[in-house]
Amino acid sequence: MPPSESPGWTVVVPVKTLVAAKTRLAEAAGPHRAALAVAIACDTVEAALSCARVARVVVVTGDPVAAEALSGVGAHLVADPEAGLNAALRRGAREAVRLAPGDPVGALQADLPSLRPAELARVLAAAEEFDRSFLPDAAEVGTTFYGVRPGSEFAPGFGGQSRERHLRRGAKELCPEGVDSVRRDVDTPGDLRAALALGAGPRTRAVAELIGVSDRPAPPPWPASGAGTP
Ligand SMILES: Nc1nc2c(ncn2[C@@H]2O[C@H](COP(=O)(O)OP(=O)(O)OP(=O)(O)O)[C@@H](O)[C@H]2O)c(=O)[nH]1
Ligand SMILES: C=C(OP(=O)(O)O)C(=O)O
Repeated sequence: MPPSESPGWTVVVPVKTLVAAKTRLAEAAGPHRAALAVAIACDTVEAALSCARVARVVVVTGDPVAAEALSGVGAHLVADPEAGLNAALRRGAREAVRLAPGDPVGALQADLPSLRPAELARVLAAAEEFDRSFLPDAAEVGTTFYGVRPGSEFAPGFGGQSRERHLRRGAKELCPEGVDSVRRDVDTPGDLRAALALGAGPRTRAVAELIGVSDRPAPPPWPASGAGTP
């Protein structure tokens, strides 16, 4: 189906309360951890909104600072029911159906700062072929996208080893070519370096520079050869 005739997806993005967000980046980000979480989420949402197959982005969050920043990039905000990630996503999906009952609904992780709109469009086009489908993360352990066609039950199973959980529940695993940016989630400093190497959004690049993380490999935790020896 050409993009002009394709359905407009509602993409639901969950954003955790900032004090609890991105704990695996705490050491690397120091006092800038919340700013990094907001930057990554804003770059993700901005790219999703630029995707030709996306009609709207619904962000579910209970955090006022994140809510203000994300509404500034164009997201529709919904309050977090504070019952965990999948409950937040189901809440967002109910809002999606209220806003646009005939449109497909997808859950997209908030930590994809290298997201390319054209690559997301490829994933959504593939998802349009199945009632329920998902995209595994770069590590092939978790999930970065889960989507349903209109009328299909939205039953996300994110958290931990969610690739296996989604497979077990019968969702179709998507494997389109050329979608690295949709799979490149950022949980650790190594993930952040990999995202910067792929080409992260401007807000993420700015905070990464502030905290001294670049796309180059981390220096070894011991002195370089010859340095520090008598
Ligand atoms: N709205 C909402 N989003 C959540 C919740 N729990 C997790 N998320 C989001 O779900 C995605 C995956 O979350 P996690 O990996 O658990 O948390 P994280 O903040 O990315 O990283 P860590 O603290 O290092 O685990 C991120 O986009 C989070 O913002 C929740 O209870 N409510
Ligand atoms: C919650 C998940 O992701 P992560 O913990 O890697 O952010 C997941 O992949 O289901």
